[in-house]
Amino acid sequence: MTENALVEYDQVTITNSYTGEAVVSGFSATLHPGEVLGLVGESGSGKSITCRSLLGILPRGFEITGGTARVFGNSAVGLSDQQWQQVRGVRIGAVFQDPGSYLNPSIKIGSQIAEPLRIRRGLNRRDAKTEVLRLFKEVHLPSPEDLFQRYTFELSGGMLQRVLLAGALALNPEVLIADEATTALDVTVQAEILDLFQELQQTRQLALIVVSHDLAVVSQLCDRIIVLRNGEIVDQGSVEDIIHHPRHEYTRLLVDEHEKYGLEKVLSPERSRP
Ligand SMILES: Nc1ncnc2c1ncn2[C@@H]1O[C@H](COP(=O)(O)OP(=O)(O)OP(=O)(O)O)[C@@H](O)[C@H]1O
Repeated sequence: MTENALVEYDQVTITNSYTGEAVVSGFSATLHPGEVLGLVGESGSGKSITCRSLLGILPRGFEITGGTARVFGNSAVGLSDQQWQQVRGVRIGAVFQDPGSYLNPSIKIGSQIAEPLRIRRGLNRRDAKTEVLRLFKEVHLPSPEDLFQRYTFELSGGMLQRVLLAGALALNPEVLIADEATTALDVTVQAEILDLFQELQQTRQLALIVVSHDLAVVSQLCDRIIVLRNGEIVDQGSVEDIIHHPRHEYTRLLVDEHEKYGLEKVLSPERSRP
């Protein structure tokens, strides 16, 4: 175990036991405090399944069948439901695509974000509300008091993602997973949310795992990128390595595909020199 590693996966295989198919194989990655790791690859390449294994929410029938998967020093294979509850949402927060589907449309937004603070941190109603308003400000939501009383249908997609992010940060996780968190948003809002991730990562010294099919998104945020294809790592390295020295043909395709739009904002003049 590397000293200080929050997550340490070594040659991990995840299998769909119904079909016998390995959906992720030989996956190795280590995440230290404050590091930003990107997982990129096309649909079905195993990005989400890998993240779900970190949260203890693999789909039914899916299991880790090979390698060593350690989360905060413990084997992810042997953790009980109770132990996962001390990890998921507590030490590892997560936000996904389609934030609205993770919130209850018939309960006011503020109460939903306050709930984990009351249950997990034991705050009373007033203190939980104060903390939610602070979190809303931290994610730059306008008029937090007003927002506290609103319902999901009254908010835009970008605002909902900020609300979900506030919820994911409520218990001060050390790791945040952003799984296609900006995919459904329009370009301007996507840029704002990416800036927010960057800001939060720095102010909170979060370790961040950014999952996207979009190389521009991971390039903007990440120190290191892993390229997945059909459940296997085909390339990995720094943003510069991946963009300028892609080793695998598939990475080259990803770079070519994105060259015309998106990547220029993460390429410094030095980086974008032919
Ligand atoms: N709930 C599930 N039941 C059955 N198979 C699944 C399930 N979730 C994922 N898979 C399969 O596992 C493999 C990896 O999928 P995964 O969702 O991790 O890919 P991904 O790279 O995140 O793509 P996407 O962005 O489309 O979710 C795929 O073959 C997919 O069909």
